[in-house]
Amino acid sequence: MTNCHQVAPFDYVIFGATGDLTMRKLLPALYYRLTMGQVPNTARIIGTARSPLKRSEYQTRARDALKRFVKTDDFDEDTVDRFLDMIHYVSLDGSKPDSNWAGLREVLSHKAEEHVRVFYYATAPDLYGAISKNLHHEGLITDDSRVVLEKPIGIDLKTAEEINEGVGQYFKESYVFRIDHYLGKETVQNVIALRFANPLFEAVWSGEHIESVQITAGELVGVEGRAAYYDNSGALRDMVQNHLLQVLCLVAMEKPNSLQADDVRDAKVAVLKSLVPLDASTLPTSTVRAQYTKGHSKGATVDGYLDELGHDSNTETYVALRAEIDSPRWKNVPFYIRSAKRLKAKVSEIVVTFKPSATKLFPSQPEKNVLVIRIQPDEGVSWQFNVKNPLDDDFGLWETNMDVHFEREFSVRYPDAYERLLLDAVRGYPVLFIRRDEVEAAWKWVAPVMDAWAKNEVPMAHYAAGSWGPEEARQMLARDGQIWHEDME
Ligand SMILES: NC(=O)C1=CN([C@@H]2O[C@H](COP(=O)(O)OP(=O)(O)OC[C@H]3O[C@@H](n4cnc5c(N)ncnc54)[C@H](OP(=O)(O)O)[C@@H]3O)[C@@H](O)[C@H]2O)C=CC1
Ligand SMILES: O=C1O[C@H](COP(=O)(O)O)[C@@H](O)[C@H](O)[C@H]1O
Repeated sequence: MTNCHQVAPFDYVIFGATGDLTMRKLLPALYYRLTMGQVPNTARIIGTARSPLKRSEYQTRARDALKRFVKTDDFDEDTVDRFLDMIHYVSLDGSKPDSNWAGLREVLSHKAEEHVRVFYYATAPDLYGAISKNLHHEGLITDDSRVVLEKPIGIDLKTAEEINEGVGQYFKESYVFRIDHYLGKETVQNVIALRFANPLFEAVWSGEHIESVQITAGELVGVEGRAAYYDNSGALRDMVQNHLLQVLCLVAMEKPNSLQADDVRDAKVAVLKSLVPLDASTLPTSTVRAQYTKGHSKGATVDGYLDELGHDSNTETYVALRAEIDSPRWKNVPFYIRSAKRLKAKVSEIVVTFKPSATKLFPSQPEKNVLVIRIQPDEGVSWQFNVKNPLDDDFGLWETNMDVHFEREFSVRYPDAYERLLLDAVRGYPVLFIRRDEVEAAWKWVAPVMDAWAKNEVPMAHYAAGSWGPEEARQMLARDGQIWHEDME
């Protein structure tokens, strides 16, 4: 049943190797792939950052990170030792041409021809251009070197273009792998399978049968240790411009000509370009922004966003948007997108509500059919539909549920999104990465929302931490006769 092959020997050069992302996500992801036999023994992971560390000191940090972020049952001493042997460290300021590039060249010079070279930028995005330029001047970019770019690609269209230009001068687009970790989630990829491998769904996947689509990514946590980053970003930039618009693209795209990267990306970018621009007439009723106030989370009282920050802020921790797609398939179908910190539950899901039957046959109106694609947690799919109530002799109906829980279905550990993506870059498999035009089209669509919010043209709403969000978001759907799907705990 498995189809996960070992990749070619590689040199993974991580810029930002002492940072939170590397320790929490990248090293554990590569470790897990080693345990699965996908990483060859000769592979090397070369961490770089400015901190002056010896190789052994960095290996100790890496070990501590694995201890912390790999499940105890999966922490195998022998495999950890093998993994640590693969790790090197070069102290280097990636933004400076006169830094220790010789040190990096020295490590890379071994077996250079046999290894696929991948540069992973896990630093602030405004360094991406300088790092690329320095790598080029040092002659370290081989013909098939890949570069992986972490989000955010900019804070708006202009800065995204600058980053893309800065990197694009030295790497061809086909070697640029822009990460959106939502695309690495199995359940997000499953949208493609559900839609196009099942004629039942394929046949009804349009506004002729679908009444509305909801895409939610809610978190229990607040801004945690990332307040400095988050307060400059907000929920719209942090989650919607990238992850949720990517999910929307997969839900709404036309069937791609193939599963090749450019066919899938062409189909997605067509959706982004067909999103109806929000303007002064629709912004107040189709966008909601809010901040959490004092409330509860996991049974404890928690501060509001402003108290956590310790200063005033115009940054939203909650966003809800009503989007429309100008295409024959989706005419008049609202797509509701929302994302928030400190919601009542951690939940990422897609909810597709189908139109009721146009003709009346039963004594009571059947409940609407609803397909819920649970991205996380409890990954799976449920289908709500009607059957005859056996205790009713007058053809009364009963709403029931077909529910697939992937954990039971596949009885395997669900991989973290980064595991898949990190090795896809080595394989040169770009389907689950974002092309430049997608990033830029997404920024273009959110631009009027960012502008209107910055000018306070849409008032900041509030919600108690641990609730389902502000009243204004409920009202946005109520105007369409809809309600948010939020019965999960
Ligand atoms: N953390 C997360 O969960 C996520 C992070 N990201 C993105 O990933 C990137 C990294 O985030 P995160 O790990 O949290 O950030 P951190 O601040 O924890 O780490 C930044 C890293 O960059 C290094 N660094 C900074 N300046 C330079 C430089 N001039 N040359 C070389 N290395 C440098 C730092 O080490 P040193 O100071 O020693 O140089 C450190 O290793 C950011 O773009 C972030 O937006 C994206 C999604 C999630
Ligand atoms: O990219 C980000 O995603 C996380 C949420 O990811 P998930 O996989 O747990 O849904 C979010 O917490 C973070 O703010 C954002 O930068």
